[in-house]
Amino acid sequence: MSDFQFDKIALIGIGLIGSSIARAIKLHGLAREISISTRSPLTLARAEELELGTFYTESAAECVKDADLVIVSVPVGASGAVAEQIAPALKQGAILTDVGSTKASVISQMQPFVPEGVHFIPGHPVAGTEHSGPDAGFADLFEGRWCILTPVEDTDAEAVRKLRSFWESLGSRVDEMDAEHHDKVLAIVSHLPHIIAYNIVGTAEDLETVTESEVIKYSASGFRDFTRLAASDPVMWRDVCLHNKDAILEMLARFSEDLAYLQRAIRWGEGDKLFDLFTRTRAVRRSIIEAGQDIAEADFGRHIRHEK
Ligand SMILES: NC(=O)C1=CN([C@@H]2O[C@H](COP(=O)(O)OP(=O)(O)OC[C@H]3O[C@@H](n4cnc5c(N)ncnc54)[C@H](O)[C@@H]3O)[C@@H](O)[C@H]2O)C=CC1
Ligand SMILES: O=C(O)C(=O)Cc1ccc(O)cc1
Repeated sequence: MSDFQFDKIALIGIGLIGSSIARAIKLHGLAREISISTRSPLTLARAEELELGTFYTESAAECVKDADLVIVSVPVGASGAVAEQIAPALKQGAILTDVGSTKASVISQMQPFVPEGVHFIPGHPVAGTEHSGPDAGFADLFEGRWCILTPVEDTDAEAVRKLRSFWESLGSRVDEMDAEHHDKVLAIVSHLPHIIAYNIVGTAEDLETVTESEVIKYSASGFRDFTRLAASDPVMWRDVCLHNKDAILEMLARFSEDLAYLQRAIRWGEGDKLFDLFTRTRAVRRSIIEAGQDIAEADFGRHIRHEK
């Protein structure tokens, strides 16, 4: 019996998330073989230069052959096409998972292609940065972070246990919930913040033609924080918006209502309303820190180390 959790792990997509998983698998010695495939030959060549795996191929189907765990780490809009390519080559009893930021859409894209006898368990490590590509990954990305699994009905409990324990070996805490709930929660805590950042930076960029270079010159730390999020990968975030449309639109409607309330309070000089809101929001930050979930400092360290 080997000590490896899995004999062979196949990684489809080797960008920030796929390459971080590869590095963590190697660091913790979780698989004997790491087989890697990605669409772009240049990215694949880079993965090989970085020695992220043991086998490299442009063919997703060849990559998953004999793999006990297959992890799809591509933009969510590409999940269906990848599932279709790999389906005939998946080994009986294999676990198939993904890391996509939206879950209901990934399930509806991938599930139809999953063969009988393959355990499909969608997942989402809630950990990342604004960088992308194989050079951007790092082995401790998942440490202390949540990974959410959204198993569909009647999923084999032993397969879920194995996948849980894989993410725990990468340092993650694991939660399970249904895909619709995941998509609503993530719409407010992750998708909206990115959309707001894209919007405010876009507005500032439009204004810059009026104010010349003052936006850059005087950009205070608040604005700089937004530019970090707004530097995230355009393909990935285009896909998140298109594939979590309903939940995002629902949260945006609520957000716009609350913004109108704030706008009105400012217009009418209602300082008490502003003070009450700002006091409530400060309490949210404090409770996050008290719950021990504030990883801002750790993140800051990671960003410094991985800043390009
Ligand atoms: N970036 C982040 O902070 C996080 C991203 N995610 C999710 O992880 C997934 C991957 O994101 P990243 O690693 O950040 O992206 P990335 O842009 O760094 O890497 C994407 C990889 O997918 C490959 N790819 C792109 N289109 C493809 C296609 N049609 N077929 C096959 N391969 C294709 C690329 O060649 C690349 O290897 C996305 O679904 C994203 O929503 C989840 C958590 C955090
Ligand atoms: O860079 C950041 O602050 C992030 O929020 C990273 C991130 C992006 C997408 C996810 O689905 C999860 C985490």
